This record gives sequence, structure tokens and C-alpha cells, in this order.
Amino acid sequence: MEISNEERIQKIIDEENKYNPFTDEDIANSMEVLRETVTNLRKKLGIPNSRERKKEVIVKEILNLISREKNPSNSDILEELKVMGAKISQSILDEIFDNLSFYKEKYSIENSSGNSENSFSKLIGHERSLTKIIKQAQASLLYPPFGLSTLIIGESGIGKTLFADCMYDFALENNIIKSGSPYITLNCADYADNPQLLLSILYGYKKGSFTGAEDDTPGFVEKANNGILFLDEIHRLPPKGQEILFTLLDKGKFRRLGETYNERSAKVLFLCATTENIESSLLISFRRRIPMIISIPPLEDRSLEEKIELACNFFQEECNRTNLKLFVDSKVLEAFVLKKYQGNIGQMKSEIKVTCANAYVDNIGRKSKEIHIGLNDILYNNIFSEGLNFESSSMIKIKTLINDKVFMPYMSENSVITKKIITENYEISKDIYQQIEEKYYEIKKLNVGQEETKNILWTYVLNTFNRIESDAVSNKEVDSDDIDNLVDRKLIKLVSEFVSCLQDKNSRIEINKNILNHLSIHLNEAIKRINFKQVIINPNLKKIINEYNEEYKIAKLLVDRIEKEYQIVIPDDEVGFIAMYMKALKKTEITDERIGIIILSHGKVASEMVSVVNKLMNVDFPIAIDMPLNESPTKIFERTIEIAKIIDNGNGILFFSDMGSLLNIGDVVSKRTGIKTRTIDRVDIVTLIEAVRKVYISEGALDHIYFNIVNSRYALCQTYSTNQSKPSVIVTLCLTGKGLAVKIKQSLLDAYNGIEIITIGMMNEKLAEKMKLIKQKYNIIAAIGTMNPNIEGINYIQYSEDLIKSKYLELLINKDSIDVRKNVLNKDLIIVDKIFKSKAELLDYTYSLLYNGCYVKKEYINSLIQREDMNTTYVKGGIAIPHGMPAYVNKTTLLIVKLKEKINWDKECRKVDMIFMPVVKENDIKLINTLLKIVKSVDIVSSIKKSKSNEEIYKLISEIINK
Ligand SMILES: Nc1ncnc2c1ncn2[C@@H]1O[C@H](COP(=O)(O)OP(=O)(O)OP(=O)(O)O)[C@@H](O)[C@H]1O
Repeated sequence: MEISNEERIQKIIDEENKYNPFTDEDIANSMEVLRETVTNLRKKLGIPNSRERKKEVIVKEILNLISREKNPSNSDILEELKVMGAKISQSILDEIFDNLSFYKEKYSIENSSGNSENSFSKLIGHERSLTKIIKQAQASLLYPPFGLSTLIIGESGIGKTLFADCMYDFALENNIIKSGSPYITLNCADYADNPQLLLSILYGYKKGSFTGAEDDTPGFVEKANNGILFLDEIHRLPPKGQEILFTLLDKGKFRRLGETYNERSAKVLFLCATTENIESSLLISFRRRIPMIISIPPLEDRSLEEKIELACNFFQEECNRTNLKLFVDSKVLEAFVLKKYQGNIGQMKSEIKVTCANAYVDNIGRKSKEIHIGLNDILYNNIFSEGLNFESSSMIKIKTLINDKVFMPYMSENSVITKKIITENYEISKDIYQQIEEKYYEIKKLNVGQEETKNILWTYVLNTFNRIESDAVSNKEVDSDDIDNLVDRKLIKLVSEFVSCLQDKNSRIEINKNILNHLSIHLNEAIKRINFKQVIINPNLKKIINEYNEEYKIAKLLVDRIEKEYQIVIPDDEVGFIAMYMKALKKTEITDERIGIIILSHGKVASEMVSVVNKLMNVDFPIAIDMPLNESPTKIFERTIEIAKIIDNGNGILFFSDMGSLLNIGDVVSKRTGIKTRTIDRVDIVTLIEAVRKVYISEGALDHIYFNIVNSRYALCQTYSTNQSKPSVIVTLCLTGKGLAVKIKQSLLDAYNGIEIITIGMMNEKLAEKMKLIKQKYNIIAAIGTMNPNIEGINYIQYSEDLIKSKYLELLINKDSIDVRKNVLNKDLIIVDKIFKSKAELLDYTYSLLYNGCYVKKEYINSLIQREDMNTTYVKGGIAIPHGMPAYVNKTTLLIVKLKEKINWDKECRKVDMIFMPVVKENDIKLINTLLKIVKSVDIVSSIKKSKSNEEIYKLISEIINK
């Protein structure tokens, strides 16, 4: 039979000289395979590299020596090791001695394996929540001469059976029972409908004692003689059965059913378990005879750390079962940990099993050795239907406890229980050039245009570098064997000298040492490419030069040195890549604090779109929620709320939904959870890519990104030009023009006071003609109805109840400013009697109000300051009218501040206590006229200054506006 490469490696390593182990290169040569293959397989097998293997053997040897001979000298040790064929340097020996206590602890733990405590150590929580009850169990079992009968109580699925199993192991290990002694278990619930049968199974019966009793038959009590009998669900044992058990517990005597004289004896240690309240479900006289009661704490009372360990352990078990590498997204782990389980640990275990089984089935077609379980995978399993535990403190803690991604080791040796979450290693073999080329062709297929293609690639490159950085920050070191074998030593030296030189020049730079390794590997690849005359294309070169100019310059210096050393010419495109590494070299805090994105759509549209975007941009944060047609909206709402809680990092969530019934999903999530949301009422791939890119590069806060997207989409809708000389109108449509059209009109009027609306019936034969006439007289903002009249040049919008409140409509209406003055005032933007220390503080404050309310774009603040620098905006009477550029205004408004104390406004130190800030779009000039009227009137100004509340000012100004 042919043996696999893994088996060959394992065999070679098993048989190697432990003091002089084989390097990956040695093994590769003897197997005639690539060194990278050996390195990868060795890691899969969980075997350390040759240097670490050697060190472990030597440390153990030294510890042995120290325990045999107290205080051996250095030369004694080196001599002894030499005899065994192990040569080590003095510096390694020093390092081992410096850390002797660490090594002692490390290896003494291993040595003590097999001690009696181990029978309980397979229980997760044995060092935490279960410590007390383990002590109780041990005390109970060690009680002479044969332990105490014990009752284990706890909720269903909490681990009572497993705990009883551990007690049996402990009894064996401590010779309380002899090896090979019976361990009989009986679940009394299995016979709950037939108490007679239960008694006969338990105690045995005499031939003829009941119909069907054809032979004398021993029961479980006899079978468990000299061992342990575990009676699960003991509350199902009928009172008669409990009474028989008294005698057995008191005197060790019992009779089989139907026997009157023949008293039998059995030496049995009873372990019983129940989920019920023992006061009401067991006879008092029986309870009194069970001296030890052990209560297993419910899952709810266990710590987050313990819950994480449990969930990881169950994923590990599945990994071992399927023989596949499992990548479990941190969000998935969070969801499993935070969920409230009625069925406790048992339920957690089975839900993880179902999730893995589903992922396994999905994977069969792909025949990959890896399974990635993302949040989208668990949505189908309805695991959110029972709610999660969302105290904010646990949310914060869990995010710090769970790393970005969880990697379950491939068939690890200790297959049942693993205690640690092991994070994924960065794969150094991937070639960035190739990745970018592949991506480029994939994106081209999407037809998104040259600029967007570059933008997507940029996100991809940034993300790839961020991953390298975060790996380096979390100290996932590149295996030193890998570096030695992969990279030319000359190059490693050159790079590290260059970097230390950089550091010498600028001592403030803190360097990510691990990035050095990545950089060396990358440069090695680059040199190879150049020597093989392969082109290097960096589609983002311009962007890199612009955004990382400093790093680009440093990269050029390094390139000069490499060019000299290797006699090659390195193209600028490559310098761009090196600049990215230079940026990564500087230590930065990696945060994962970005806005969440959730896409909701019917069928599988959402998940298909997300999978395209994830693949394309190498990101993993947009979440798809597919909605089966038969699922009720309430269920979807609940599910979405739970998911929103998991993915929110405090920066809010952007929803995409194209279904009328779910357009208000963002509002519902906000109300129920306090998470800030925005909803885009459309689901298409280009908009989604745009959003992901903006979110990824943290282009701005949620509102900024939302309005940017809506505005760019709005610009698309505005293919039909508007004419400012004509009044604007909205046309509402229904079949007759008298039913729904009128209702729509009314709701529009309620929401947008003063808007002009015309209702028309679709059955009107001259519909097209009528529309044409309206168009001659008006600017038609939109036709809203239930049926599309399909008339060229008309922006038709399908009516839904949510439409009226939607931002989209609001934007549409305000853009054309039917009569902007009616809507410009907002009480929240009238600030009364506030104290500011300076003009700068006031401008900052007003800008944040405007920006948070989505009135202005991010750039507004700069234009506001620039305007002030140009010339003062002071007008007489202690008033100032600061203002930014109309191009950065989303929606016209008037912001008013009445200051409690005067502040200096300009170079001439004129003081102001009243601010009117007109925030105006190009075509909303009318507001300026109104404002002039206010500022010119001494009476109006003095009334405003006398006002005590924003209500009063609002009223005053509304009257002027409406005149
Ligand atoms: N502390 C633990 N560490 C690891 N696995 C655990 C632990 N507790 C419970 N389990 C696992 O959870 C599952 C349920 O546990 P178990 O069957 O022992 O619970 P139970 O209380 O006996 O349940 P029931 O009341 O339903 O009989 C089992 O697969 C068990 O291996």
C-alpha cells in the first residue's frame, strides 16, 4: 500500500536522531519533494521545526540532569550532552538557564500526566467553574471503605453523564474499584411508562413472578457488583423502586422481584442524576440516604472564557471527525458563545455539529480540504431563533477574547479536548503579483470601468497588507526555517541593515520585526521575477505615490541598494509594492472598527452577491441575509436584529434592502438596539462594491458613506434635466386616480408641507398626452404609483408605505426645492444660551451638528474655515453669518446659535453673541434673501436675542419665512 507524504514525514521524524533532527530541507531531499511541501505538511501534523525539536530534547535532558545531580556545572552539562551526540552553544545553554523555571513548569506538567486529577481534566471548566464540584466528587469517592452514593443534579444537557463518567475513571485510577470493574448505566426515563419493567431490569426477577418471566434473571444491581451503577433521571424511579433502593443503600441487601426469602447482597457504588427539583421529585427518606449532592452549574453561570473553550472544543471534535481544516469566523464563534441555550452544553454541541455538517455537505462538490464557516452559514440553521445574551459588557469582552479568525488544527493528536484557540498562520508562499493579476481579470469581467477597477484593487491590496500587519502585530511569526530556506541570506542582511539604519535616523519609528521577514520574502520573489524578465504591474502606483509618498521615497533608497547589490533594474511599479511594506513596517494599532454592512434580499440573491464581493475584494465583512419566500417578516426582523448586534462595532450598520416590507429594517434595528443605521433601498452589485470599498478604506462615518452613495445614485436618476423657471410637481397615479393616488397625495402632503401634487388615473385614455401637458408646465420630480406608466422622461417610483419616509424621496424633493423655505428650519439646529470658549470651538460644534444630521459633506468644515480666513463674516449688531461652500451641502438649512457669552470673531476682535449660519445649496438662494431680511431688522434681531428657548426662535423665524 502506498503511504502518504504525511505518513512518510512522520516516520522520518519519528526515527531521526533526536539530538540532531532533520531540517525540512533534509527531509525534502530524502523524499525528493519540494521543501515547501515538507514545511506545510509538517505544520499540518503539528510538528515543530528542527530547531525547536532539538531544543525540547535538550531542555528535557538538562532538567533530568539537574534532578539527578544537584547543581551540575555548565561544563558537566555540556560534556554530558556531547556524549549523547548533542552539540549546543553556550548562548543556548544560557538562555535555557535564564528560563529554567519556565521550562520546569512546562515539562513537569507533561510529566505529571496520568495523575489522578486527569480523570476530570477532560471536563472543560475543570480549572474554573467546576473546581468545587470536582473536589466534592473526589471527596465522595475517596470516602472509605467504598465511596459515598452521590446524586448529581443539573439542567438538561449540562454534563451530568460526562461528570459521572469522570467519577468512574477517578475511582479506577485511585483503586477505589478494581480495574475491569463494571460501570453500568441505566436511564430510568427509558422505562417511565412501565415502572414494573424498570424494577425488574434494575433488581432482576424470579422465574414466574410475572407473565413473561421465564427464567430467574439478575438485574443491573447484581451486574454492577463491585463497581458503579449510574442511574440517570432517577426521579423516574417509582416510589416502590426508591424504597427497595433504601435497603440496598443501608444494608447492601436486596431481593429480586418475586423473591420472598432469598436476600441477596451487592457491593455497588450508586451515582444518580436528575434534572428535577429533588425536594418535589424524590422521597424524603430516599434523599436522606444520599449523603452527597453535587450540583453542576448551568451554562449561563459559566464565564465567557469557558464558553469560548466549549465552543472551540466542539468545533475541534468536528474537525477531527471530518478530517478537514475548519476555519471558523470569529463572528460565528461569538454567536455560539452568546446564544442562550435551553438545552445547555448538549444543545451547543449539537448545533455546532449541524453547522459543520451543513458546511461539509456544501463542500462535497468543491472537494476542498478546507471548510470556511462564516456568519452566512449559520443563518440557515436558525440558531438565532432563541436569542443571544447581549449585555454590552459581554460583547466588549468577547471581542477582545476572540481573535480575528479561529483555526482548528488539522487532526491534532489530543483529538477530544483542545484548550487553546489557535490563530491562522499567514501563508507566506502566496505571490502578491499573481494575486493582483488574477483579481484584475476577475474585476474586468464585471465591467465596472477603469477607475472603479483600480479602486477595488486598491482595497484588495490594502486588505492584504493589513492582514500581514495584523499577523505581525499578534506575533504570528514567520517560521525561521522558512526564511532561511526561502530567502537569500545576503538579502536578509541587506534589508535588516537598511531598516536599522532607518531606525537610527529616526528613533521614534517603532518597527514591526516580523514584517521584515515578509518584506525579505517579497523582495526575493521580486528579484526572481526581474531576473526571469517577468513584468511587474502595480495598478495602484499613482495612488501609492500620492498617499504614501514618504514611504515611497524610503522604498526608493532601499531599491538603490538592492539594484547595486544584485545588478538589476527594479521598476517603479515594484517600488510601489515596497512602499506598502515600508508603511506596514511602522508599528500601528490594528483596529477592526469598521461600519457593518448587511444585505437583505429574497431567495439567495444576497448571499450570492456577498460571495462575489468577498472573493473580489478579499474582504469578509458584508453579511448576507437571504430570505426564503415562505419566511415571515417578523422572523427575518428578529434574525436581523441579532446579527446586527453581533456585527456592530459601535460605528453603525449600513443596510441594503430592496423589499418594501423591509425598507424600515434599519429603523427597527436602531429602535431595538440603539445601533445607528442607514438603509439603502436597492441591492445591486456595483453599489455594494462601492459601499464595501468606502467602508473598507474608512472613507468616513456611516452618514457620510450613506449620503455619498445615495447622492451618486441620485445623480444617476437625474437624467431628466430640471428647469428652475418652472414650478416642481409630483404626480401620483393609481388606476382611477381617485383611490390610492389620493391617499399617496395626502401622505406626501403630511410629510412635505407645501409640495405641489397632481393625481391622475391610469385608465385615462389620454394619460400620455396629459403627462406631456403637465411636463410643459412643471418640472415633474417623480411619478409615484402602483403601476409604471412607462412614459419617457418621467422618473417613476413604485409606491410603498415606507417610501414616504425614505431619505431617497426626501433628497429627491429637496434637490428640486419645491419651496425650500418651508423645510429649512429644524429645532435641533437652533442652539440657545450655549457657552463657547472660542470661534474655533463654535465652528467645530456647529459643523458636527450639521454633519451628523447629514446636512453637509465632510469637506464642508474646511470650506467654512477657508471662508473665515478670507474675510470676516461679521455683520453689525454682534451677529456673524459664517458659511461654507454650497457644493458641500446636502440639504439646505439655517443653523442659529444664540450665545450666552460673547466671543471674539475676527482680527479686529469684534465680539458676537448671535450666529446665523446659512447652509445653502446652489439653487436655494431664496433663503439668503430671508436671512438678509432678518439680519437687517433691528427689531427681529432683538426679539431673537431675547428668546429663552429654541421653540420661541423657531416660531419667530417661521413666521418671517412664511410671510
Ligand atoms: N464540561 C464539559 N466539557 C466538555 N464537554 C462537555 C462538558 N459538559 C458537557 N459536555 C458535553 O455536552 C454534551 C451533553 O452532556 P451530558 O450528556 O453529559 O449532559 P446531561 O446533563 O447528562 O444531559 P441530559 O440531562 O440531557 O441527560 C455531551 O456531549 C458532553 O460531552
